[in-house]
Amino acid sequence: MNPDQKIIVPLDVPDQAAAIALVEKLPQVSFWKVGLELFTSTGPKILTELKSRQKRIFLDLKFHDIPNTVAGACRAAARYGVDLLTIHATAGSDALKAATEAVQEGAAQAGVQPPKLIAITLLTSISARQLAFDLKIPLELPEYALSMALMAQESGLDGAVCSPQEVSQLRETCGNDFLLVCPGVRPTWAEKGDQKRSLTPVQALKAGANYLVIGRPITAAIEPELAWKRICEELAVLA
Ligand SMILES: O=c1ccn([C@@H]2O[C@H](COP(=O)(O)O)[C@@H](O)[C@H]2O)c(=O)[nH]1
Repeated sequence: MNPDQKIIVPLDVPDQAAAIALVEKLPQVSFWKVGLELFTSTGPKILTELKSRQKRIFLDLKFHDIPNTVAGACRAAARYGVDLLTIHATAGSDALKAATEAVQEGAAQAGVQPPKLIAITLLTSISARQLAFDLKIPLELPEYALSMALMAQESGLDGAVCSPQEVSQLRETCGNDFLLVCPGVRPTWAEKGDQKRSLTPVQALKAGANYLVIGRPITAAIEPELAWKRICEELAVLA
């Protein structure tokens, strides 16, 4: 797979018109992420629109609830035939196991391929200091992220979302078949914004990420096409 096929661009925009405008501005992008803002605004019709353009879809709704409720949400989401779907690892192992079964059921009901179900280990906007002082987690951050990934793996999930700073450790421990998706990726020339644990695209792929989620460095650029091209050129060293 070409390195540029490993970039997922989030459609963090308020409505369908803005989403389609971005998709049309970046025809080279094959994998788009639909998250909380856009899905809450448009509902599933944005998924239909992306599918009609043969795009791959990461539905990043980050489910977090009791097992019965996340199972219902995962069953419904799987019926859309999306490629990737998220749940928070902190929902716990019972919820993760219920979600794993539910995506299979939903996909079978709709006659589509089940999505890869991946667990958020620790949001990339959380620093080590916030983990300790806001969330009161008494573990070192890398140890905490790894323990969430291992719980997800033991619960039957396909992979995890982690920061690029933890990806090499997760890759080493969870093995090559475990999908690792990294947001919080920043080229040297981009603003970090609210991301606290970032690395560059080249560093993140070298460290073992399967996919990179890169949003504002591309989508908030004055010329998104040029930002995309610049990142692809940087990644060409890995081809
Ligand atoms: O831990 C996480 C999980 C998900 N995200 C999502 O990724 C993108 C990142 O966008 P940028 O503009 O590149 O910061 C965004 O949609 C988040 O919801 C994350 O950042 N961290």
